[in-house]
Amino acid sequence: MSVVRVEGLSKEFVSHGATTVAVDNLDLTLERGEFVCLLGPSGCGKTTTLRAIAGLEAPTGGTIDIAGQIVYSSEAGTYVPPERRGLGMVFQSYAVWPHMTVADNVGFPLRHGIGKRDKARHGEIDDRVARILELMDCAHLARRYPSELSGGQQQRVALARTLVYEPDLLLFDEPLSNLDAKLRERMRLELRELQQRLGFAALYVTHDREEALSLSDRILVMRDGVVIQAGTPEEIYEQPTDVFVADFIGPVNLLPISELRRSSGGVVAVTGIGEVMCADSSLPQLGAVGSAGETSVLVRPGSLVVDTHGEPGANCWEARVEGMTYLGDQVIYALRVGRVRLIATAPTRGRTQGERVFVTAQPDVCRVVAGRLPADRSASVDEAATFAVPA
Ligand SMILES: Nc1ncnc2c1ncn2[C@@H]1O[C@H](COP(=O)(O)OP(=O)(O)OP(=O)(O)O)[C@@H](O)[C@H]1O
Repeated sequence: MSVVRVEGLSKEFVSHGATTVAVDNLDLTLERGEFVCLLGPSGCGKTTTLRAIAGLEAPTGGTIDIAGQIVYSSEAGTYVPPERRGLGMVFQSYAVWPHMTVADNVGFPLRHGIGKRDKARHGEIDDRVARILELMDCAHLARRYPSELSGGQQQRVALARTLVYEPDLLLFDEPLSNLDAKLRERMRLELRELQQRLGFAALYVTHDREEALSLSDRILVMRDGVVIQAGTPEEIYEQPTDVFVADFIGPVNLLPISELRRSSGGVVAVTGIGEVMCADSSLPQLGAVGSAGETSVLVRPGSLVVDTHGEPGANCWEARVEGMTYLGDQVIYALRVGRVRLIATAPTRGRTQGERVFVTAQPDVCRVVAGRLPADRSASVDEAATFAVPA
């Protein structure tokens, strides 16, 4: 049985006479012990979906089932309040109570019977609070007040306060976004470890692709209130079905295609840098080959090989190094192939500014995807390729 089953969820907001469709007939499931991220740009409906599952937002249609119990149904008029849905929620703002010590904050749900369990007995509360603080590496902070804690420690306390009543389902709304980059990375690892150890199911809202890639068993990419692609991190990164997902999930070169034709072992796409041989595996979602239509070739910057030797043709192009950015563990090269700019990454700084090089892409790293990015996302109007450089 799924921990969460959402069918046909819709939410419209009406404000100042205008209607916004925040969630549009959305389906999702979350299995026991699974970590699923809702990933998408600002305003795509992630938080509204999460809040509707939590019971904090009244949907306009659909059904929500949590652990086999219908907690919302527009048809049957069912609505179960948040505190009776047996779930925990962790927000971006830590929302720990400033007038209570860490131990009192964490014990609060047990004293008040929050979650699916009845109120805990007195002696039991202290034991469980001590245990969870130990687990979260916060035992030494038990007597402190939130004002005496760092941001990361406050977020740990907020998480401990939710975990203390052992929910089977935890909802997270960008819980790490107030932390600095280093701490965020550490907390990410800790959270995933904790989730795997305790076995709760997690639905996690983020617009941070790295967070989604590193935390998830499955990622649901959202746009305009709908899920446009669902899959494992590898599937989303390596086999995006359209340019929006490809661009959102990572740095990318996208070359608009003017002509597509079959060849042995794949398809040949004619683009601004010339012919690109693409692996056959990229074909199924495209339908009939023949009309290039609104399609692009996708090549990740890390899949391009930059060398001083090469033989133009067969997925090898002569290029000039236009710029480079040193990032410590990698170098980003901006390469010019005719009127097109490509981005390539390499582990070390081997090339120099202005150098003539050869850039190669094996057919199996070139995919044909649906769509084109808008012209204003191009490096400049006369360039065929669009690209995104890692933040
Ligand atoms: N209370 C509200 N009244 C009117 N419109 C709202 C309300 N809450 C959300 N919206 C609109 O619904 C859409 C979805 O909002 P939502 O907060 O779910 O997006 P999101 O993907 O979580 O964005 P973010 O990453 O910025 O938090 C947006 O267009 C937003 O402006």
